[in-house]
Amino acid sequence: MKPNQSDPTVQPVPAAVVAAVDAADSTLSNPHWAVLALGANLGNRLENLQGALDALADTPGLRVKAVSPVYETEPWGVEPGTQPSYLNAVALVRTTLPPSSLLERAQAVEEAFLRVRDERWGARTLDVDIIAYADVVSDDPVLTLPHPRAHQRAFVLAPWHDLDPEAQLPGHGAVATLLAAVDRAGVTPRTDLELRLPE
Ligand SMILES: Nc1ncnc2c1ncn2[C@@H]1O[C@H](COP(=O)(O)OP(=O)(O)OP(=O)(O)O)[C@@H](O)[C@H]1O
Ligand SMILES: Nc1nc2c(c(=O)[nH]1)N=C(CO)CN2
Repeated sequence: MKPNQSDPTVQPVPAAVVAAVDAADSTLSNPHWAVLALGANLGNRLENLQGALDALADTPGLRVKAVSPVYETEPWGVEPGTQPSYLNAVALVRTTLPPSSLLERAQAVEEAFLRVRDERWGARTLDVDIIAYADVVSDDPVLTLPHPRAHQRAFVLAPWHDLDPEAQLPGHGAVATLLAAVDRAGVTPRTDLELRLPE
């Protein structure tokens, strides 16, 4: 049964009104930049990173605009020698998704790669972190923006700097300056590996 047939007071909304409301909705018409960090240290690491990019690019309202070189990196935050090394990269995306939906999508992509969450900084098939979303600053623990440890991490700053030497991390300043201040030991370009920008 069509609702308008049973209730004559409910009028169909004219297409022009729908268009006007959509045009006023900045989430539909106003995409934002976001910076995503990708990491993997289990399984076929390069395939996992490429799969993540492809899955992100399949998301309505999200375009992957640029992908960094790939780095081989020593695990950060754990005892040396206790985990395999990571492949890391950074992607720049344009999205109409709000930050919370972008996080949901990033986590769904992680799950699709059978990411197991057991210990903090544990080894993983795939990690997708939101490093920055436009100039949003938030200390919400569910989604902290910028990512609370990005400014300390050469495995994020080095590939991001390759992609955009002028980049700024909101609240922390130039990525170039931050990169100069962190220890880059154990963060090595893998010029033999490449990630494809999804079509
Ligand atoms: N900017 C962010 N990007 C991704 N997750 C975030 C962010 N800020 C807060 N979180 C929260 O952190 C939780 C743990 O994320 P995750 O398991 O990926 O951490 P981790 O990768 O092991 O460590 P780290 O946060 O140091 O990178 C997520 O469930 C998410 O709610
Ligand atoms: N080298 C490296 N170390 C890490 C990484 C990562 O992506 N690369 N991710 C972590 C949790 O996000 C913890 N440690």
